[in-house]
Amino acid sequence: MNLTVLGVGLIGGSLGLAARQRLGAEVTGWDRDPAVLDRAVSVGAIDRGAATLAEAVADAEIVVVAAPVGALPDAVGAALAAAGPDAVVTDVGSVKHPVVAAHGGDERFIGGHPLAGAEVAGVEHARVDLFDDATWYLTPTRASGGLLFERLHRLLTALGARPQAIDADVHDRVLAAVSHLPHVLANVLVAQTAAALGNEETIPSTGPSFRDATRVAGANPPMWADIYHANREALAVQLDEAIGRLSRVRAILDDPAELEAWQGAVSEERRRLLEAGLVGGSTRELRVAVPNTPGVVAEVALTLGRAGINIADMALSPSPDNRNGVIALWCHAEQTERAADLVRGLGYPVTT
Ligand SMILES: NC(=O)c1ccc[n+]([C@@H]2O[C@H](COP(=O)([O-])OP(=O)(O)OC[C@H]3O[C@@H](n4cnc5c(N)ncnc54)[C@H](O)[C@@H]3O)[C@@H](O)[C@H]2O)c1
Ligand SMILES: O=C(O)C(=O)C[C@]1(C(=O)O)C=C[C@@H](O)C=C1
Repeated sequence: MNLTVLGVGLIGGSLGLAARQRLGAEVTGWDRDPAVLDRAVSVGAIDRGAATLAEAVADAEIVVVAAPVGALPDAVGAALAAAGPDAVVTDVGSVKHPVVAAHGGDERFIGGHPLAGAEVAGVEHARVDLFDDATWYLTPTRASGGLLFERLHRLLTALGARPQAIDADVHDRVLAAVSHLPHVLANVLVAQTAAALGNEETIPSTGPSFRDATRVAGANPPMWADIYHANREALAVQLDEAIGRLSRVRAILDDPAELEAWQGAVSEERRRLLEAGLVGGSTRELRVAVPNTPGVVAEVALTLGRAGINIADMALSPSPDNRNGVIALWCHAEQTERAADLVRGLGYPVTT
């Protein structure tokens, strides 16, 4: 497989490492900063660096754009212009609306975002296991090619990730809550603690809870400035909500019973939230008979993604006259019946 990575930093480099080591892929890299490419070759993240973006993309079957969020609309546009008609182009940006609004109408583009990362930057921190078991959001649109979606889905599954389809705007609202707000709060904790201790003669050692809650504080400043700005509307909603919750805690400080009830409710909510991300066990096959029309694969994948159902694997088989086809999906056994009902609800016959 020929894979091209544009922007060979932490995420692009980790993808290159995993694709080379686990799938034997031939990985070509290109980066706005040419010095990055020699480092990427020396850590084994790419086979070779290309002199231009167009040269990097020319023979690729899959192009992954792993540049900062603000650069993605232009970089994906350049990749689509240089890529062949059968290539699939994706990105890894933490905010999906701008790039999907710009290129969601091109059948070769399918937006993506791995829910995995680190507080460090650059290819020298790339890790082959970074995406193991991680949710990898994909944002197909009605224009997305079904076979290209399948190729991308297979790559990500083979790398050890769990692809899940999601609407781009829903993605941005969810990520504002589960990723962007936590990064803002980590920064606030550090800034407030530094200010509060500024006049103390001895700075006390920080406890484990402070370290856990602030691991990501101050991470990759240009990247995070880009993310906060690109997702500012959804993040502002989350910040207003957080300010309200802090005020409510402030108001119950004199009431131990209320404080205990609040602490207990949060403990239960945390358990529920973390368990929602866990899937395991055996898988079962569903076969969905569909007309071969644009948008069908995206419709099925988005319907299951919206219900939190993971597609562990998928395969498309068009009929000989190309008018119909079967989508074979493998879902976790305990989710199969619900998945079948949801797909039947779209009007497509399903066998399990
Ligand atoms: N770091 C994380 O935790 C994380 C997790 C998931 C997704 N992401 C997303 O991945 C992308 C990359 O993040 P990263 O952590 O790898 O950052 P990074 O700083 O480690 O790497 C970014 C790389 O992109 C290059 N670059 C900058 N502008 C470019 C352009 N226009 N064209 C080509 N290359 C360009 C830089 O030179 C650098 O090598 C971002 O869009 C980010 O939102 C990051
Ligand atoms: O683990 C970390 O250091 C991260 O910040 C990873 C994290 C996250 O918030 O969970 C950060 C940004 C990405 O878009 C996805 C994942």
